[in-house]
Amino acid sequence: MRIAPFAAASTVGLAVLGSLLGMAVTLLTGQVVGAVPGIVGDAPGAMSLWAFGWLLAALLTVFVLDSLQPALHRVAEMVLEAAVVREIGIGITEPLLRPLRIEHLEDGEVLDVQERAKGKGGFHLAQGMGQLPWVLAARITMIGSAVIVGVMFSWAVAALLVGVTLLLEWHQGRMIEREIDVWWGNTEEQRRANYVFDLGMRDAPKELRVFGLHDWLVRRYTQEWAAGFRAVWARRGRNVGWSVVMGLARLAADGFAILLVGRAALAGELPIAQVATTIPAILAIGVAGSGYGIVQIRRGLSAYRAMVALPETIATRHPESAAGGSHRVETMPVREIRFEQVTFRYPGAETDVLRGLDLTIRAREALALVGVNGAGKSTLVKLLGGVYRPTSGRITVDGVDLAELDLAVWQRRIAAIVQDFLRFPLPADDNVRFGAIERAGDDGVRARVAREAGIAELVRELPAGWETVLDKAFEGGVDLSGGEWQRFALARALYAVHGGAGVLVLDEPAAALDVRAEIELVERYLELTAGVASLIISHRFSVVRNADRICVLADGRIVEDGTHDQLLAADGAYAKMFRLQAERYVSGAADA
Ligand SMILES: Nc1ncnc2c1ncn2[C@@H]1O[C@H](COP(=O)(O)OP(=O)(O)OP(=O)(O)O)[C@@H](O)[C@H]1O
Repeated sequence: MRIAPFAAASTVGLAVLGSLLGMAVTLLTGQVVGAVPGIVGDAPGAMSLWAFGWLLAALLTVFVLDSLQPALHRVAEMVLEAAVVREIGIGITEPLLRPLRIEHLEDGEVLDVQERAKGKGGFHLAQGMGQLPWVLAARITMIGSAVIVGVMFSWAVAALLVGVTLLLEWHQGRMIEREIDVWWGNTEEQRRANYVFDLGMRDAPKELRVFGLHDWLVRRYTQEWAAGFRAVWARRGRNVGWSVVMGLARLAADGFAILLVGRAALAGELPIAQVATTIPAILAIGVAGSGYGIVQIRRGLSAYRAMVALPETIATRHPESAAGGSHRVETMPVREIRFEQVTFRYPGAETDVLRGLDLTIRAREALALVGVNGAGKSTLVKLLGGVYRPTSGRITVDGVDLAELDLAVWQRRIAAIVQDFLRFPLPADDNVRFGAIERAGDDGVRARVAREAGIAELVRELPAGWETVLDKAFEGGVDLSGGEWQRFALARALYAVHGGAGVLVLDEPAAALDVRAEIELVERYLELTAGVASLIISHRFSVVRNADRICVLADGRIVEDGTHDQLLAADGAYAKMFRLQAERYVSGAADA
């Protein structure tokens, strides 16, 4: 009612109307049938032809309305469902996206509530809600028909039929619940089957062909899928047996009631109009059971509760510190960012990634960070961006603890290319402007960063220029190469710097660039970052050696710190890594 009042009211109203019209058909049919013998036999007190004509017209009208109602209902239902599905999407994703940190995304309990809100096993809020009007209408039909049977024939028979229907409804619900539980119990196999399917269809079509994994894939998918379904089928097999038993019970109850009606009619105790009304009413009670609908409503309700609980769960388990004080985060850092004895361990992990790390990044300084794979360089960036908090120690900006700053504003101060940067399947323009979305419309800056990142020419050649969607799956879209994407990411980060970001982080910005592009990047790097604090992470020494200062990260802390020449002279880990790479380049060149 809150999100789509008209469609909601129409859906419920039409379902109830349908139920009332159905009963009106039953009552009017009884009246028509009851009147016929009197009119045919011209009995005294029989209904006049006029009145009979009106009765027939009323029956016809009700019948026509009753036939139209489902079509109208479907339209209202579709409108409502679209609105609800949209609302559920927002209701689930918004609380997950809102927090400025990301610890909640790795919290099993939060993920579980989110799973339930989405509707495990496909039984979600929208489906449950779709059943609500039908179950309501079925209840009205059952009660109304029971009243008809009670008034016209016997309250005891009415009570018996309602009792049997509710019993069967309960049993049907239980069978369905069990089937769903079995289904849920197999999510592991289902997940694997879905994974294999996606692998073939989306994720790795090229590699699968190169390695000739087609047959393996089909076999594996079939196996996983069948394994996932085996238990469901076993349960269904048992359910079929029970369904037959229940069907027979239903038949016995209805047969018994109709037999009683027939006997009373033969004994002359029940006029024909009553007989003609009671028998359809007896049958209507029987089909008014809604086991399936009630299960869906129950599951939908549980999904709804989980959806409502999601923001609360996140807020209580991962409270965000209140944005603090009067610090002018918009201009920070003026002096420096410091990591002070920072230790960090990922939630649920066994070991620390950073161990008592000290590091100072000065404003307007280009600092390079090097270290072997898994040393913790990207982790350090995540801490700098405040998406994780140090397990112990602190990070300060101009002497103020990061925990006390307005994190949302601080995060907007950082422009970054991370290793797994986003590739938006959106126009080229968005892919750059998302760096500083509040500065959309600044074409001068866009042109400038395009030149700086080396994509100006590329954009000019795109079929629709800046409006070209960077994904071939969309009409008029194009696919970019890895290096081209990296330049776009670079352009986005630079757009952010021009938009006012004060810290630039480049995590492996040259990984996908060719030598020429790498040289261009390095040449521009220092000049691009002259006004900001910048942190560049790279395994390529051609990129690193130009930085104002280089730090080596190993064993969770900074083990070397100095300029390229100082570190070479010190002949430590940096010098060793540098020589190794230089040698390979030299020998590579000699071989060539
Ligand atoms: N979300 C996570 N949960 C648990 N452990 C993680 C997570 N992300 C990274 N790690 C672990 O933290 C360690 C440091 O990873 P990080 O990505 O910071 O290394 P890196 O120095 O950037 O490496 P590379 O040069 O390969 O990019 C690794 O051992 C990694 O397995």
